[in-house]
Amino acid sequence: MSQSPSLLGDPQHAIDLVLFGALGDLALRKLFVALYHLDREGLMPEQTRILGLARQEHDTEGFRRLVGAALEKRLKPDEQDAICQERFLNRLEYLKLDFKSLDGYAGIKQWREGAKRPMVVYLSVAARIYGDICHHLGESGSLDDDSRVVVEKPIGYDLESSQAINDAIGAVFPEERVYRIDHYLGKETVQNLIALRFANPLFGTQWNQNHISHVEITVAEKVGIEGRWGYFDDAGQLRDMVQNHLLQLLCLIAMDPPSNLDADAIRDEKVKVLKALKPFTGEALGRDVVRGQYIAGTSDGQAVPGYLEEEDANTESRTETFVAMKTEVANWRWAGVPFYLRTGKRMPEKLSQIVIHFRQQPHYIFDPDQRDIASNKLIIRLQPEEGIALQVLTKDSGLDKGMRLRPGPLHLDFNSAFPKSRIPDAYERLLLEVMKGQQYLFVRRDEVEFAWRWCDQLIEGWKTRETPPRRYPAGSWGPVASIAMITQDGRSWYEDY
Ligand SMILES: NC(=O)C1=CN([C@@H]2O[C@H](COP(=O)(O)OP(=O)(O)OC[C@H]3O[C@@H](n4cnc5c(N)ncnc54)[C@H](OP(=O)(O)O)[C@@H]3O)[C@@H](O)[C@H]2O)C=CC1
Ligand SMILES: O=C1O[C@H](COP(=O)(O)O)[C@@H](O)[C@H](O)[C@H]1O
Repeated sequence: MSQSPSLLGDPQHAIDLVLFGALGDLALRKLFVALYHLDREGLMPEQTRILGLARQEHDTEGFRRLVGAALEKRLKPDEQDAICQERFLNRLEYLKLDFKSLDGYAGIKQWREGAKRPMVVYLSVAARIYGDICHHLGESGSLDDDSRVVVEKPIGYDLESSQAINDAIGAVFPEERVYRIDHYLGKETVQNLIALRFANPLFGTQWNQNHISHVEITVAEKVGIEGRWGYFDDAGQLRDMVQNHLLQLLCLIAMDPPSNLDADAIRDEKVKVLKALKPFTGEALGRDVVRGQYIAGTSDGQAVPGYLEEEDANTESRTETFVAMKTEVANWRWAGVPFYLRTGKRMPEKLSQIVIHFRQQPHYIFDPDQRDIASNKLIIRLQPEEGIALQVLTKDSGLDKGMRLRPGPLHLDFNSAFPKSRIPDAYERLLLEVMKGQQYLFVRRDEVEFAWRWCDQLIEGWKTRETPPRRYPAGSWGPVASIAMITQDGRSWYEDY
């Protein structure tokens, strides 16, 4: 990880970005917007060029118009800057290509003729064609010794398919030039977890089973399937969200301190956590994991359909749109500390947060009625309002209150504490790190595969049990059983939303 301020704006960091899937949803909604912001912030060297690849018939001018329209649609009025927009669009060129056929790849080599900048290949396409693309890039001689590849999640569907995809990528790109995206790692507060844990001695000494009673990780989405029923129904919430985003968050909370901030030092520690995750035995699967599927309900006061009534739905589907589970990292630091995870679509609001519950004092001297509230909580809010709050207990003010306790936050709201600094989108950060050649925010092959190994045993268990998902109305916090799962331990999901 670079400790120095950005060096970009410097020709040394210029790249040629070759973007496969340049007219797809991710590219038009996220990637071009993020690249534009980097340019606007002066983080994209003048010499950087972008080649968009897709199979539609366009020339470069037409492609620039499409990207320009996508930017207009997505940028806020105060982010629009005509000069920068023009400069950015002038960096773009277009090549029509069928990714599955070797014919046409010579066009990439031709575009690169004489270029001294490293080439970054971004695969914004379904993972099942990563292998073909990597193979053709190699065959056509389009790659150099310093070419990098960026790949999107999900890498496969299970351990076996992810290994096949990783093998195909690895046949052409060595691991130190593979950048596997998990966009949660690019979120500002997620990176702040590293600073919070390892720069603050206060937390460093308390971060273990002696001081922490349990941990909650909630990633709630307000949206439903958003027209992606086909993709989603094959995956389900476990593969779509837990295998990657939630397990990455869990790793950052649970990992031991890395010996330095190098990519591999951090990733080695994350892998140890994934290896230490307790598998679910038959009994634990029924007790500690809840699958749900939303039925019709409301969102923002409007009626919304259930999962099985969405466009293109197969009405027999048993795919889960919600998962809650209690798991444990079986090692010296965390033995006996439950990690409660939950994530779902069509919840009342978009909310991603981690709550660290500290243990109570060994001897309690205040009002017995207040015993339940007498502990500290660290609330790490990833979105929407990024911030960190430490809940502490003070004396309630007023002459008539005696020694009554009052919980209140020591609160750091990033937007109000640092009003001048725009919080960048995850893809901006990640693209910047790719340009710099820094891998610490990207997922290594063994992380992906250990995460799949753990999810696979869970999915196998579900198949054996054949239990259908529990229903929950759109606009609720999930099936009642997910609340019962935590209350049976005498706890509840943190609710101060
Ligand atoms: N969209 C999102 O929000 C997210 C996406 N991802 C991942 O990002 C990747 C891209 O997703 P997304 O943008 O949604 O996918 P899309 O299907 O919207 O885009 C894929 C693009 O690739 C093109 N394409 C596909 N096959 C070929 C081919 N054989 N030859 C030439 N062009 C081809 C498509 O062209 P055409 O339109 O003509 O088919 C389209 O431009 C996937 O791996 C996905 O899992 C990850 C997280 C979120
Ligand atoms: O990767 C994915 O993430 C999004 C949620 O991302 P967020 O940044 O909006 O929290 C999810 O909706 C999508 O299904 C999944 O593929």
